[in-house]
Order: sequence, then structure tokens, then C-alpha cells
Amino acid sequence: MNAPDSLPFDDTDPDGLDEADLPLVLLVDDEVRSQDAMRRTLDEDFRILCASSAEEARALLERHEAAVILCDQRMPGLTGVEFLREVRERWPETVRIVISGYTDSEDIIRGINEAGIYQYILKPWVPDHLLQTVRQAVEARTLQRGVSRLELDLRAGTTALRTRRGDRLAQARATFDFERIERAPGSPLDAVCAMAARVARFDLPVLVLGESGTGKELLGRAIHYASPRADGPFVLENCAAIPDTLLESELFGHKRGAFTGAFEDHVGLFQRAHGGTVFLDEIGETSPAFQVKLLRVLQEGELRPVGSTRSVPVDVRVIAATHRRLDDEVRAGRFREDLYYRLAGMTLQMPALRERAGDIAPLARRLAGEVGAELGLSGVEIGPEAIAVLMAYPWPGNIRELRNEISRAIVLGDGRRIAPHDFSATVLHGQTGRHAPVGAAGAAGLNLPGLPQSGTLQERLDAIEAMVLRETLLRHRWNKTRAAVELGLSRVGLRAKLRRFQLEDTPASAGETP
Ligand SMILES: Nc1ncnc2c1ncn2[C@@H]1O[C@H](COP(=O)(O)OP(=O)(O)OP(=O)(O)O)[C@@H](O)[C@H]1O
Repeated sequence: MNAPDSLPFDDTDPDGLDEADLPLVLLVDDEVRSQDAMRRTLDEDFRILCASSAEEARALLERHEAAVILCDQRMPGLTGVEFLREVRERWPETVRIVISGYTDSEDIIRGINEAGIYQYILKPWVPDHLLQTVRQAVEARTLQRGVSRLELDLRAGTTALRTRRGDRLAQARATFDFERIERAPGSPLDAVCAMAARVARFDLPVLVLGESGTGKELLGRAIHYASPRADGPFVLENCAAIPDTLLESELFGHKRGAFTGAFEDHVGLFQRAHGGTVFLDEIGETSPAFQVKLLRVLQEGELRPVGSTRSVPVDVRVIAATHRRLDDEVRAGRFREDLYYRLAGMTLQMPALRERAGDIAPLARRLAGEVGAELGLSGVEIGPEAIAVLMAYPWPGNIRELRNEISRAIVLGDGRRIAPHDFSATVLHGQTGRHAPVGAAGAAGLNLPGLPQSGTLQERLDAIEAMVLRETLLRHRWNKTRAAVELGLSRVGLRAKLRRFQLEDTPASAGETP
């Protein structure tokens, strides 16, 4: 039998981590060897306590607040699930994980409800998976505790958050509200915004993934203004825009004389964001050397400006964004795994515009209004044929490209109503060179990933009709006779439709081959 451990605090921790801040994990297993194996897997990230029986575990839980309990299903006297049921009642905030072999699965499945088991791990377990599961369990507990705290606050009628914020904040909140992230009802963005709004309330780091121009920054701002840090600053740095050495001084500051050209002390963005949020755009572009420095600041909650001997405490929430798949970057060894886990408290994925073609119509109308107003034109409209053209294009540059296209159309058009011929040939003919045109189908049939999910029936049918016409013409290299035959139209009928969608009279449509 293993005696219960005393807490393994280590004053000489080489990482400079105060172990007292690490979450406590209780391992319950009567086999010393598997206890040891688990401990070795987890003890860099957590404080560990071990018990060999339910009795010992109870005694430890009475004295220490464990974030997570990992319990073997086979124990002398009672099963892991039975013990975890008791843990749920007496220590409900401790997240419960059971470890078992295949044969125990029925009992475990019952236990998922009865004992509120967060996760079960099958033997033989894989160290990475075990570590990952415990990390997630700790995060889940942090979220759950935050929810409970909020509920308590609400019940007590706490209005502190609201009263602290003034008009300026109210205005910023309205501007960067999740509702202002334009989308159609039922858009995939609904789920992203709902998750972001939830996580906004908790002080977790957030990683926003998504192609360029999908609205990652907009989402980051909305998170900040929906968070308890909303009355603190929101500062943004594009990590890809400046060289590595400057990035460090830009973010963490420098002392006068720290390097050639450092004529004065410089306060970095992290210090300026104290009490607020730092948005680190294009984090995937940073060098390994910079990643180490950032990790240290995040771990220690303090920074040392370049050339300084003194550390300064900083309290910021970091929201990082990248167009890269950061987990792939980690696997390829280009991004530090430990930093990845620090940043990815919660990961949000912004879908590309082509994956939510239903959003194009409301977005285009909104952007036409916004850009029109910037240009001093009010009430700029977009006709249904123009919307159909926009919906048939795959938008590799996402909303930023859509905004540019609409600006162009307003400037080149009559300034009142945007029509298809106001768009660039690229958009009119769906040719990006980077992605297959939406609706471009093989001989097997028509694939319509951009099937419109909003708008009136007529608008949606128009969008589909425009896509089908364009796709057929592209495939027949703009040979109208062959396209008409395939579509069962007369040449005159096809021409009328091309005129209607203004696909006919552009130089590109006359000569362009796909
Ligand atoms: N859903 C939306 N509603 C309204 N405007 C949007 C929406 N999404 C993005 N935009 C606008 O599109 C432009 C690009 O968005 P943003 O800068 O947030 O994208 P990003 O993903 O951070 O781009 P990058 O990775 O290139 O920095 C901005 O002008 C933004 O206001």
C-alpha cells in the first residue's frame, strides 16, 4: 500500500513556476506502478497527490481542494464509479475521471450520469492523451466555477460590472457587439459567436483561427467588449508586420540605450494593455526565439523590457489569431507546443465566406450601406442580380475582399444601386486562381457548396441560376451553343438569361477561357 503523499512543493523549481499556482490532481489507484506512471505523465503541469484506496482519497479530499480526481475503476472494496458518485456529492467542483479496462464499460456508462463522470480513459492509456484530458478537465472546471460565480453574483443582484462602465464603453460595446458581426439567421457564425460570447466572460486565453479577412479581429474585439475587462484597453499587434527583434520591444518595451536607436524608454503594448486585452494577430508567423519570450511572460505574468533588469507585473488577457492551422505547425515543429496550449484556452474557428454563402446577401447590403456612408452616399442598394453574382463567387479574400469589391462597385457605378456590371471580371466570372469556382462541377454533376441559405425565394433561385449558367459556360469555354444545348435552352433564351445576369457583355466573358 502506498502511503498518502504530502504535497510535493518544490521551492527550487527550475522553471520559476510557483507550484502552488498549479491545479491539484488526485490519483487514486491501488497499483503503485500505474500510480507512478500517471504521476510522471502529469507532474510537470499539476501538483499531484496519490491515494491507494477510497479511504485515503477521502482523507486527502477533506484537507485539499483537488481540481481533478483520476480514479481507477478496480479498487478494493468499491468500484471507481461508486466512489466518484460520493465525490460528486461531497466535492462537486472536483472534476471526475475514471480509468478502466474494456470489461468495465457497462458500469462506467451508468456512472457517466450517476457520478457525473467527465471522461473515462481506457487502459492501456497513452500519456499524451491522459495529459490532454486532464488539461481539458481543469479548463472545464475553470469555466464551470466562473459560471457558478456569475450565477451567485446575479442572484445577489450585483450590478458592479454595469455601473463601472461609462458611455464610451457602452458605445464601443455596441460597435463591437456580437450582433454587429453580420450574418444570416442559421449561419455557421451563430455557433462561433455563441461560444465566443460565453468564453468572453471568463479570463481564458482565446485562439481564433481562420483565413485572412474572415473577421478574426472583429470577433476578438467583440470578446473583449463582452468581457469583464471591457473597460480596460484593447490593443492589437500584427506579429507578421514587424521583424522579430522589434516585435519584442514593441510588445514588452525597452530601456533607453538597449540597442542602437533606442533613444528613449519605450513602454510596450502589454503594459499599455494592463487590465485589458492584447490581440496578437498572425501569431503563427513568430519565430521560436520570440515564442519562448512570450511564453515566459504568459507563464509568469510579468515582463522585462529589453535592456531592463527589473520585471514588471502585467495583467492582460491574450487573444491570438492566425490563418494557419496551429496544431499542424506544432506537429511540424514550427510552433512551440507549450505556447500553443497556453494560447489555446479556447479555440474558435472562423468559417471562410465560401462556407457560408448564405451570409453574403446580408453582408453585402450592410457593407454597401457602410461603404456608401463613408463615401458620403446614403441609401446605396444592391440589386438581386448583383447579389446572385456575389453569391456565386468563392471569395478567397473573404469579407475584406467583399468589402473592396463593393467599394469598387460603388465608385465605378451610379452610386445608387450596384449592378452586376459594376463588379470586376474576376468576381463576375468566378475565377480566383486560388480556389475552384463555387459551383464548378465535374462531369458527374453540379456541386453547390455555395447554396444560398438566406434571402427571398426569388433571390435564392436567381443565385442558383447564375451559378449554373456560369458553371456551364466555364465548362464549355463560353461556347454558348453547346451550353444552350446542355441546358435545354435556345441560343436566344440563353442570351436573354446572360443579359439578365449581365454575364454577357463583359470583355472577359467574350474571350476568357477558364
Ligand atoms: N461578419 C462581419 N460583419 C461585418 N463586417 C465584417 C464581418 N467580418 C469581417 N468584417 C469586416 O471585414 C474586414 C476584415 O475583417 P477582420 O480584419 O476582422 O478579419 P481578419 O480575419 O482579422 O483578417 P486578417 O487575418 O487578414 O487580419 C473588416 O473590415 C471587418 O470589419
